[in-house]
Amino acid sequence: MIEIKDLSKKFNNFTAVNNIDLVIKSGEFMGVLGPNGAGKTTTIKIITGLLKPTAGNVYINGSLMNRNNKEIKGIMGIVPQYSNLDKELTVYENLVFAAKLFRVENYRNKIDELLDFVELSDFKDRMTGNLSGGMARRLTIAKALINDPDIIILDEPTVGIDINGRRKIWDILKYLKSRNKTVLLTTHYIEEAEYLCSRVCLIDKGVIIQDSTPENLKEQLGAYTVEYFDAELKTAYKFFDSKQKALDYSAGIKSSNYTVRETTLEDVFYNYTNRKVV
Ligand SMILES: Nc1ncnc2c1ncn2[C@@H]1O[C@H](COP(=O)(O)OP(=O)(O)OP(=O)(O)O)[C@@H](O)[C@H]1O
Repeated sequence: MIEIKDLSKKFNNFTAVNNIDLVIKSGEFMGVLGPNGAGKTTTIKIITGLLKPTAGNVYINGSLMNRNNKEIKGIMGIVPQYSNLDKELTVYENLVFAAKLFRVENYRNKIDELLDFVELSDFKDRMTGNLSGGMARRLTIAKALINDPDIIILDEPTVGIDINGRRKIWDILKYLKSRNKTVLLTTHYIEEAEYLCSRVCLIDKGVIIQDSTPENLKEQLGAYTVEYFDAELKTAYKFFDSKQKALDYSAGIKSSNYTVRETTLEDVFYNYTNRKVV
């Protein structure tokens, strides 16, 4: 379990994270969704002990997180936004290095299993610097899983990866979800949060705006959306709890420029912030 209590981070006078409270229960798959600069990476860095908060605390399984808490680090797998791989080593050597760091027993079997899992067995002798972006990210995930952690934290795991690569990573993450791992990921991809997360926390300007299941967040707003051009030719949105009500409303719109569709998390985010996530 991850407990974030009254967490704030200031950089000089700028508040990047503003009094965040959040609990991620064991086995939960939590997505922190927000646009660039929302404070996602700063929060992750504090949770993983890379950055000291200005105020507040993070507890992992009830134990206070800090840079030197090796016990906690042993149960967490971290996939940072920027590569933590050694480009001068092969794929296999990177994993051996990580396995030795965590004193993993029988590590050759474990590495073979992980390479198979992230579909890199055929590339195990390739220099890491020559991998594609998607492959490198999958290797970073394998590295984070080397000590079979209960808690996995990923900062924008699919940013900059093409759609095929993204789907492969989603499959990996879905599998972790099915094994009841506690997963916390940040993303600014709506479909990623919708597809993977059992709970989503919307964050903007360092503040949590909403936190619930994707279904609840959409239902609270209205499961159906009418998107149309208003009299000033600006895009407007109306939300309804049934498709029929949305269709009835759209029948009264004078312009032919409208759509009736299911509400998305993007609508939820936009409704609370007046800004789009991407
Ligand atoms: N070391 C730092 N010094 C000053 N400001 C910082 C520092 N690190 C982050 N910030 C600022 O804090 C805010 C939050 O940054 P953060 O990287 O946490 O956002 P993010 O939600 O992860 O965005 P992105 O998706 O772009 O990574 C931004 O305005 C950023 O410029």
